[in-house]
Amino acid sequence: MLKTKKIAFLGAGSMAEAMIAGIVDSGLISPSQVIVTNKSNSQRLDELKRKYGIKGLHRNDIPFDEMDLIILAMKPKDAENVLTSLKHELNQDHLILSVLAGISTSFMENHLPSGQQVIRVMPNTSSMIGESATAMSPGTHTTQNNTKLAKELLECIGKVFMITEDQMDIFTGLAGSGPAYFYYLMEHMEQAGVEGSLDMETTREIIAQTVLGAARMIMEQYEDPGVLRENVTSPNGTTAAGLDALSRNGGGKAIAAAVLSAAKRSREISSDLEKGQSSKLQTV
Ligand SMILES: NC(=O)C1=CN([C@@H]2O[C@H](COP(=O)(O)OP(=O)(O)OC[C@H]3O[C@@H](n4cnc5c(N)ncnc54)[C@H](OP(=O)(O)O)[C@@H]3O)[C@@H](O)[C@H]2O)C=CC1
Ligand SMILES: O=C(O)[C@@H]1CCC=N1
Repeated sequence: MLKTKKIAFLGAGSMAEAMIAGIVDSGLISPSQVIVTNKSNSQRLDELKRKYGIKGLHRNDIPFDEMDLIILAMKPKDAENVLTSLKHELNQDHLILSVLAGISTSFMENHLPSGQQVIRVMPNTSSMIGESATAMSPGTHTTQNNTKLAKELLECIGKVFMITEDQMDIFTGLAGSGPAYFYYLMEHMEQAGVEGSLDMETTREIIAQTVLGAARMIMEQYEDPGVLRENVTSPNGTTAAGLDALSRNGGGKAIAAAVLSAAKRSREISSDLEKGQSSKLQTV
């Protein structure tokens, strides 16, 4: 289904680039089928053109009538303006995908022409290497065919989870923001490795391999993480000492709080937007 489809990204930041890289790399879509635009940074468009062979165009030069999918990838604070500006460019065949945190399908539907097909999507930056955990949740008017089309596209960037929209906030806390928690953990592990006399490069490789191995054990052994943790932990051994330090320092609680706080922030963004308080979202 994707072979002939034309895609426009509105927004050319880190998330758009990660998706573009994954999509182009999948080979299922030719770079010539992808257009990207942004607000004003033309150097950035040149960079994406050069790296991925896609087209970078000024917003006013996008041939909307030739586009099939339009992917919103700007910040939530810019959503309302962009949706309003799109109103006169769209027809009923356009499928709108939004990757914006906290922007509900009803918010999009209310700002777009009546009956517009929209899908709320939450990818993460591992899209760049085809390893995103991506959620999707279609709006009221989206056809099954278009839901299938969007899923096919999103499968180019990793695994896709079809969830209900009320699960989007917690999904965002887990997977949209999730890579950052692991990078944070890895930054701290790196520090400790270097303090323990390993060089930075070796430490980084050791940590990445350890994280990759742990993730693959969960995916390939279908085992409960608690059981896998116990398998590592000898009574009174090194792991017990490490886990004890984690627990004494609030490690478990901190991790759960990170996920829940991110989910709460996603809900807050939605509610500020619903109340017409985009101004509260200055930097988001
Ligand atoms: N980063 C992540 O890990 C994830 C991000 N998201 C969501 O993706 C969205 C983008 O995030 P991210 O890529 O990090 O943000 P960035 O700040 O990196 O990029 C934002 C982009 O939006 C562009 N933009 C601003 N206004 C407009 C407009 N009116 N029309 C077209 N483009 C516009 C900016 O252009 P210019 O530079 O010219 O101002 C810039 O290219 C957010 O809504 C976020 O919630 C979702 C999942 C994960
Ligand atoms: O930090 C954010 O708001 C975005 C959404 C998920 C990941 N990054």
